[in-house]
Amino acid sequence: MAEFTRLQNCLALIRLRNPPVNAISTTVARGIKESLQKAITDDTVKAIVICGADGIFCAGADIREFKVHKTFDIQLGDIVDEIQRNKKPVVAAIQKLALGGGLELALGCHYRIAHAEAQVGFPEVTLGILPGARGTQLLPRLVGVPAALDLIISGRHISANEALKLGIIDKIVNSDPIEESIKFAQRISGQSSQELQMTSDMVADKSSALGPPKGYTSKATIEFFFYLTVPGLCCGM
Ligand SMILES: CC(C)(COP(=O)(O)OP(=O)(O)OC[C@H]1O[C@@H](n2cnc3c(N)ncnc32)[C@H](O)[C@@H]1OP(=O)(O)O)[C@@H](O)C(=O)NCCC(=O)NCCSC(=O)C[C@@H](O)CCCCCCCCCCCCC(=O)O
Repeated sequence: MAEFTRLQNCLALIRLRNPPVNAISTTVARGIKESLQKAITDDTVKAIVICGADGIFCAGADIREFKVHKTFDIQLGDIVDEIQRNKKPVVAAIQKLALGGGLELALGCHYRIAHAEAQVGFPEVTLGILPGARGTQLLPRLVGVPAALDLIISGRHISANEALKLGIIDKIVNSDPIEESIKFAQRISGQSSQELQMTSDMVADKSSALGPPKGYTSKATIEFFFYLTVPGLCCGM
């Protein structure tokens, strides 16, 4: 599930909870969507923080559900889009891990604050899939195509420090990233909504200058990844 808490000082906190690694199941995805709706429609909420329970942000989509469902009635990519479009700033507070869909969720946020010992990555390739919730579009927009391809194709986890250098993370802290994110969200929510609206529009304009997100559903991209990752398909093995 995802817990919604209305904090003091015009903030809302959305906390992912699905032990042991807060993986995004359909229930968690629904919880995030409903919590976002609450935060967006509450005029007294000026900024939102997303975090995970029990000291871990999120290890990605709940792979236990891959065995049960072939299709899903809720799309993580749509939630990522909704966060990005949101005029209220959203901050991801990353503890321990942001992997796969967890990193995609964080990339949809406007800011990412991570603990110094956190790790991020796109391990999807090791499962024979690709980051299917906007990661293939959002990561290259932040770090450039070569670095994004390296991370997506290798599936390696990188340290918060490397992620900071690449531009995936905005700030590293040695203290509690949730507390730091709340303080940060509080600071930026003090700006007038007109300033926030202008900034948000400018960022949207800038990213649209990078071109349309063709890869969202590109069949060729999906086939390429399956070719690379499914045993027996690549190199005639
Ligand atoms: C996380 C690890 C690094 C931890 O390693 P460690 O050595 O510390 O511990 P263990 O390996 O023993 O793991 C502990 C415990 O946790 C369980 N677990 C780990 N990861 C997951 C997971 N992702 N889901 C469920 N459970 C997980 C593990 O089984 C152990 O449990 P136990 O009971 O045995 O104690 C390490 O475990 C690791 O590397 N895990 C894999 C991480 C990973 O591969 N993540 C990527 C997942 S794929 C993904 O995220 C795809 C995305 O791009 C989104 C694509 C969208 C489709 C998703 C559909 C799912 C439904 C959600 C609704 C949205 C629908 C939609 O958008 O279409």
